[in-house]
Amino acid sequence: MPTDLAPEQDLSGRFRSLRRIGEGTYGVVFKAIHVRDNVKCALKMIRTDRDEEGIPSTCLREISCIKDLQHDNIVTLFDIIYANSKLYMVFEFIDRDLKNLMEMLEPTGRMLPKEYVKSFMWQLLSALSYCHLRRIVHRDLKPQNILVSDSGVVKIADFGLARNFSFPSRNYTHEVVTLWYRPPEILLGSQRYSTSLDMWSLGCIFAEIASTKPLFPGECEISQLFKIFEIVGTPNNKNWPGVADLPHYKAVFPQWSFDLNKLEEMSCLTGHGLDVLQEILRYPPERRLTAKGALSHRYFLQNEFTQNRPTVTELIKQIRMHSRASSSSSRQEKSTF
Ligand SMILES: Nc1ncnc2c1ncn2[C@@H]1O[C@H](COP(=O)(O)OP(=O)(O)OP(=O)(O)O)[C@@H](O)[C@H]1O
Ligand SMILES: [Mg+2]
Repeated sequence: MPTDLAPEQDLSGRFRSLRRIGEGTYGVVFKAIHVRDNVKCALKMIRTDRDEEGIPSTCLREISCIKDLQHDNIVTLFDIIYANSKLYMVFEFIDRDLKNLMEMLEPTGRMLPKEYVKSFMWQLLSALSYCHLRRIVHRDLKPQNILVSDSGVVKIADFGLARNFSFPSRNYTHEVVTLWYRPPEILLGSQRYSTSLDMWSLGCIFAEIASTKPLFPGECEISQLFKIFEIVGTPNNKNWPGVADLPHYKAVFPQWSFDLNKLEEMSCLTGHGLDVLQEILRYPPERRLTAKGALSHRYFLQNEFTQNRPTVTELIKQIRMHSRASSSSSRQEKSTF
C-alpha cells in the first residue's frame, strides 16, 4: 500500500473535507472543497517515481500544456500544486464517471436511451476533435476517464497525462490495467501513437454505452486481440497493409472474417450509428474515421439533442424507479426507458 497519503499536510489548509474517491494508473483521487473559493474539486495526487528526484521536467511541461485546454467537454484543470515531492492536480469536480452510470444501468437490464448515446458521442467527439487538432492524444480513453454531470454534460478527464508514460500493465495499487479499449496496433507492438488510437477507444466506448456491455472484454493481450479479430476479422496484409511487420503479429493467428451481424448484435447499434462504429473500427489507423470526420457523419444530422440535452438526474430517477418496479418481477427483455 502506498505510504504517501497525507494530502492534508501537503496542502496546508487550502482544501477541506478530503475524501478518497478513487485510484488509477498514476495516483489517487480525492474529493475536496477549495476553502477560499468554496468549490468542490477533485485532487489528483500523482505518484512520483521513488528513484527519480521529484517530477521530471518534461512531465511538468506536458501537464502545464493540459492547463491550456479549454473546452466544455474536457475537465478543467484549475491548478497544479507541487508539495513535499508530490504533484497535485486540482480539477473541477464532476458528479460521476461513465462507468458508474453504466453500472447503475446494467442490473436493470435496460439500455441508455438513444438520445443520450448520441449526445454523449457528440460531446466526446467535439472534445477529441479539439485536442487532436492540437496534436494532443489522450491514449487512455475508457469509461472511468469520462465524467458525466447531472445536467448531461460529458467531460474527458486525464487528457495528455498518459503521454509521458509507456503503456502500464498495473495501476497505482497494482491492479491490472484494462486492455478493453486498447487499439490493435498497440496490442501488436506498434510504437507509433497517433490520434487514431483515441478513435479506436472511443469506438469501443460507443458500443458499450449503446449496449451496456463492453465490446471487447479481453483478459490478457492475446485474448484482447482475439476478441477483436472475432468481430472485425483477423488482420492481414490485404485489409491492413504492413500488419505482418508489427512486432507481435503471427502468421499462425486463428482466422476470422469480419462479422457485421455480430457487431450489430454486440453493439445494439443500427443504421447510421452502426455505420459510424464500423468506420471507426478500421484496422489501418490512417483509414479510421477522425473525430472531425465523425462529427459530420449523417448519424449526427438529426441533432435534436444539442438543443435539448437530456439531464442525467432524470435518467437516474428513472433507473431507480424501474429497478424498484422490476425487483419483484422476473428479468425482462432488454429495452430502453
Ligand atoms: N474531476 C473529477 N471529478 C470527479 N471524479 C473524478 C474526477 N477525476 C477522477 N475522478 C474519479 O476518480 C477515479 C479515479 O481517477 P483516476 O484517473 O486516478 O483513475 P482511473 O480513471 O480509474 O484510471 P487512470 O489513472 O488510468 O485514468 C475516476 O475513475 C473517477 O471516478
Ligand atoms: Mg482517470
